[in-house]
Amino acid sequence: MAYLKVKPTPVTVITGYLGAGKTTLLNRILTHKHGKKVAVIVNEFGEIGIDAQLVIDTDEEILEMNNGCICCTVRGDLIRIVNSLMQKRDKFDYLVIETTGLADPAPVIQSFFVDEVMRSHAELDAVVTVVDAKHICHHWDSNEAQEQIAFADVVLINKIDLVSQPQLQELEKRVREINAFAKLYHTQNCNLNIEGILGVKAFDLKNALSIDSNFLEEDAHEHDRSISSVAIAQTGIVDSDKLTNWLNQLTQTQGQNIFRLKGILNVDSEDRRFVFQGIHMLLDGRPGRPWKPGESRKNELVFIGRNLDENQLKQEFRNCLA
Ligand SMILES: Nc1nc2c(ncn2[C@@H]2O[C@H](COP(=O)(O)OP(=O)(O)OP(=O)(O)O)[C@@H](O)[C@H]2O)c(=O)[nH]1
Repeated sequence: MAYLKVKPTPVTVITGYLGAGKTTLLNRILTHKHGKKVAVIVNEFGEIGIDAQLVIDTDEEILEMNNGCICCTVRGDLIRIVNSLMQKRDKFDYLVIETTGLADPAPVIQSFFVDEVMRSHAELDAVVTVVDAKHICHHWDSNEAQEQIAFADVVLINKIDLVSQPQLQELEKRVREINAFAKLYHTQNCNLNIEGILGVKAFDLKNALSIDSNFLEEDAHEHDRSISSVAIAQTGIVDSDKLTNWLNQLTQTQGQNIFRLKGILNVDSEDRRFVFQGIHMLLDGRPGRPWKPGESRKNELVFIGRNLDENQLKQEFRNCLA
């Protein structure tokens, strides 16, 4: 199909390590009255798409990519999805891509320059990186975490409620050592003026090339193979006391290795879905939207971390069923 000759669509790429606040930022973008019709691509590392379910209900076009990391196996998918979106240009005028917490942003940025359709119909507006002020200290040795900051045009140092002022200053210094030029904001729950990140025309190819002069030619990068994900999907009613005990015990004993856990559960047959989130030892659970009539009340959990024991996690979850 022929493409209309129109202005390229601006694209914001949201990156940031696991649990930093990318979906929180995405929800802010989607609820803000900026007058733009936004299409969204959400990419997750686990095989169950929890993120897309946590994005608030909107009329916007939301596309999921769950089969791997956006920067590797599914980069072809990204190009295909963007290409097909470009044929529905009247439906949206802005595109936001949320990458997995384990994505190296370079290959994602690359796609906007190596693919013909993406190059002529989409324009990278900014790479926005969310940094978890509390937990980034556990991940400084991760290439992905560092590259996400290095390639950022805008950095949100988020979760400032969880650190002290001196810790924040120290962190800002560290971020500045990696990226001296990005615009930097301190945020709680990614609360900032959305105009500061959308339509800012901050992306600069010269900057990307100065970080890595080969980046337009490089192929997929190496992931840390000790990091994996475990997905659990199971019907049944979860007993809230057993669940609380299990999660507390799990995060106390394995919190170092569990980078991220999230789930949507059918707890105590409540009318609303129970949504929980974990990052290392920090756990948060709350009721989400009501189950829809006829909706299958499936429990879905995803763990991402180092040296995860899939069988043990599955068995321990089954023990939490009523
Ligand atoms: N205390 C605190 N919690 C926050 C803040 N921002 C986000 N959170 C919480 O952190 C958890 C993770 O937030 P998400 O927005 O899902 O993070 P994410 O980067 O999308 O996570 P992944 O996609 O799994 O990598 C959620 O429980 C949020 O409510 C903040 O500024 N302070």
